Amino acid sequence: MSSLPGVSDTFDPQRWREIQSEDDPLVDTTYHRLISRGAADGVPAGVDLPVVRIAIDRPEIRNGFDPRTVDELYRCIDDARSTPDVAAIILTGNGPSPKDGGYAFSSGGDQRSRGTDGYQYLADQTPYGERGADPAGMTEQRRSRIDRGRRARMHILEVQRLMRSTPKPIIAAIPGWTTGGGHSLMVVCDLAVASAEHAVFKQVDANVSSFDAGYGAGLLARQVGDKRARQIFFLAEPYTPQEAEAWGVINKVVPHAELEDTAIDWGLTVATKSPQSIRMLKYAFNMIDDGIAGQQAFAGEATRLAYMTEEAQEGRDAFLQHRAPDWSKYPYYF
Ligand SMILES: CC(C)(COP(=O)(O)OP(=O)(O)OC[C@H]1O[C@@H](n2cnc3c(N)ncnc32)[C@H](O)[C@@H]1OP(=O)(O)O)[C@@H](O)C(=O)NCCC(=O)NCCSC(=O)c1cc(O)c2ccccc2c1O
Repeated sequence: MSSLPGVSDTFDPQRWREIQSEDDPLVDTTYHRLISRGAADGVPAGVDLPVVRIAIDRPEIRNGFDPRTVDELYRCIDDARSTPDVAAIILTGNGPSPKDGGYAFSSGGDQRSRGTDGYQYLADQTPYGERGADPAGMTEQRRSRIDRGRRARMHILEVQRLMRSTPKPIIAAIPGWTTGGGHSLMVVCDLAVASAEHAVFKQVDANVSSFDAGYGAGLLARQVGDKRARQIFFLAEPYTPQEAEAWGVINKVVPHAELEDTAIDWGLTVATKSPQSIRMLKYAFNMIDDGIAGQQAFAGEATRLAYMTEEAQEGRDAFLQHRAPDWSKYPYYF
């Protein structure tokens, strides 16, 4: 947890309200909804604005994530995805570290929780979904059965897929180190802005005998080109935010103090656009890399649009009225 009262030195507490679940409080992450400052935002002070901020809150280990952190990221992103008046999501890392002042977006998987076949919940962590189920009251037999399945999580990949299928832009605000699985999370974000003073990028997967050979490598190659992606993974050398911008890994480098304001501005700008256009565009951008799953997401939205036509309503009504559909009003466009 950050030692700062405002969770992060780039976080303006006047602009956010905390979203917490009383039943299941967040431990490793923070989740906030943007609120109006009043005149500056054009609506009365305190009114919700259409942007949320989700942050990994483990700055003392450069915002590395363990299975509990991943559960929480999934919950927060899913909540933002399914909140109808949220247009954009900021993903970031809180900091600086109370231990040594270091900044991080995320250093990837917490290597202390890495077992022999995946990432493990620590002994004092109850997997999400089992909280409130009185784990102490479980029989030993049931507990060991659950534990076996929980022993080897790789579910940051589920978070990546959720990020891809969330029909709202996800903006990475990168205050510092971005390595390993944190680097891959940034790659999956739709937009990225980084701190000129503190951001450092390094794809360390191969240093620790790991490899995100999915989006982490494949999508990176689409973003920066094949040779550059191989360089980033094979050499695992740190690169600067300026290089990241020039190579197309991120969109913009800004002074550290402007990091979150820039991300907020982008989120609010997205919110001025047609929700339908943003949905269709995100899925269109994803489609070529996401195979039939990408086609399905785009096609689902096309079906939603089709349902809005009289022609589709005629199909439904004819079925419900036990009659043949009358397509005569609907031309065969070409
Ligand atoms: C990120 C660093 C380059 C920062 O270096 P710096 O010198 O600034 O800081 P320190 O090294 O001193 O770190 C401070 C403090 O934090 C601890 N720490 C940092 N990162 C982690 C981490 N990931 N896990 C655990 N602990 C971490 C560090 O030990 C220090 O603690 P002290 O107690 O000693 O003070 C540098 O820290 C660094 O290189 N970190 C490790 C990066 C790393 O190896 N990441 C994991 C890559 S693999 C991965 O992320 C991954 C996860 C998945 O779930 C996958 C799933 C499916 C496919 C692939 C996956 C995948 O690749």
